[in-house]
Amino acid sequence: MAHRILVADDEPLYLRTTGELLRKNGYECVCVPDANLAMQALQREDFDLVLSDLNMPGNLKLELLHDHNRLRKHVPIIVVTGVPSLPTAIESIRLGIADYLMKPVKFEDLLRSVQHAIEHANQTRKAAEIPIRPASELQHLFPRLIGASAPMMELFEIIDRVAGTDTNILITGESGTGKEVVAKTIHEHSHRCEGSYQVIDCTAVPDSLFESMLFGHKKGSFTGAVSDQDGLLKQCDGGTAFLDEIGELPMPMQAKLLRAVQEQTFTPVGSHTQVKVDTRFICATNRDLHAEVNAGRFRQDLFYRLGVIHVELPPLRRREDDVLLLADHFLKLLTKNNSRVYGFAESTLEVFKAYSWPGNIRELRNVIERSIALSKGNLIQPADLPKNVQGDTNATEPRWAGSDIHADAATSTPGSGGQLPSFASITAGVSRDEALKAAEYQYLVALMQTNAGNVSEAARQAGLSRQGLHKLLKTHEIYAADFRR
Ligand SMILES: Nc1ncnc2c1ncn2[C@@H]1O[C@H](COP(=O)(O)OP(=O)(O)OP(=O)(O)O)[C@@H](O)[C@H]1O
Repeated sequence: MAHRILVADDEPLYLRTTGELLRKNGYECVCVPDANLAMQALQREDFDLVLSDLNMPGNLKLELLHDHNRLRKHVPIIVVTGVPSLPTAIESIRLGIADYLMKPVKFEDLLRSVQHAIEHANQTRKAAEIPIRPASELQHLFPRLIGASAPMMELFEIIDRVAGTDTNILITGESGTGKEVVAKTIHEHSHRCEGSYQVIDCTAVPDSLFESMLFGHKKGSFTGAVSDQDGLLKQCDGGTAFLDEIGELPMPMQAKLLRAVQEQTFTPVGSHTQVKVDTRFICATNRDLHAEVNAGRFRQDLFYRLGVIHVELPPLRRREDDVLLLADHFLKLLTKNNSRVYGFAESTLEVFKAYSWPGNIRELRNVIERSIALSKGNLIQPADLPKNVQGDTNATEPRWAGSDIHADAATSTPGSGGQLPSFASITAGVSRDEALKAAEYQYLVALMQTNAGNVSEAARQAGLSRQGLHKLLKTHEIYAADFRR
């Protein structure tokens, strides 16, 4: 079904030509010459977008924007003005407009802005309707991507939707947010999954070799070209090319890439014959490509070609408790080969939640790897973390690795209250030995807490000899002194 656009402008020629051009591009348009008629149309009918002039009858105080904001906030509005002014621009942005364009505006720029605004509004609408999916389903469908926060649910939905298309995708996000993993996941979920997936790191290849690496070369075309060589694009014919750090691509290469992306053809270095391929392009950058375009460092046409769909990855600090899921995931992954560390102290998890993770998931993984190596006990303590990550909490309550075991029992008092700790959250994901070991550790921590580190009292309560308890504490590397108040 065609998207519906309301165009409001008091310049008859502009109104007519814009309406005609939008219709030619598959949109349905209603064109009105003033703000009052625009408001009436908005109340009467459904639209996907409003394209509005600022200086027109009935809109001297931006009434249309205010009323639209009150009644139809979910419909994006693009302002196109012939009389730009800073105060109205600021006020328009404050009122949440999708874009602010100045006349004369090139129709292709207008069209791009319209497409973007409608796509973005659709994504926002869909995100609001996104259901929470069960963890087991997510683990099965997205084994590389750990996360259960709302931004991750939205990302899973987007991957589901875009993977089936052949549209080029631009993935942006801070360093370490998972752009490369997401690109690989999209490839694996697409009909191209049997085809090759090639990663091209635009920062790693010298400018002089870029063309040959991407498009290949003929023997003798330059010193060192001792034989014909296919480039990476040829290798991923039928598959996906992932161009990482696309913002770093030198200008001359941008022009060549544009042709390859647009026409799916290229000419190897030293050849006169065009090669045709069928390749999907996924690109990633942690730069603001829009700003790069404005600064003249990145071609606008390439930007629009590559970013037909834009996927923005959230930084870890905005992903709620995902930091804990990821910490558990990395701990399990990195202790697979029998490390004695099998959990985090509760206070360490508090530190994880409080820290802002500027290096995102990569930093989290590195921190955990380092802490496993440095930890003296079975649980990673705040003191095992790098100084910049450490908080000031120093409690020793355990919280178990993975979602397998959660040590709520540390606050219960085995023996004294007759209540055994609840290990309800132990799953079949761990072996019996691991579960028993974890339970024993948990019991001992609770026992030492209750008895404030007094081993004789604790042994009496547990029905053990003093030596027997000492031996057990030593096995688990639990130090009585840590519990003395
Ligand atoms: N959702 C996730 N679940 C599990 N691991 C993840 C997730 N996202 C990223 N990772 C891991 O975090 C690390 C960084 O991810 P990746 O290299 O994809 O980030 P990036 O955004 O491409 O970084 P850069 O911009 O620096 O290239 C990798 O080890 C990756 O496996």
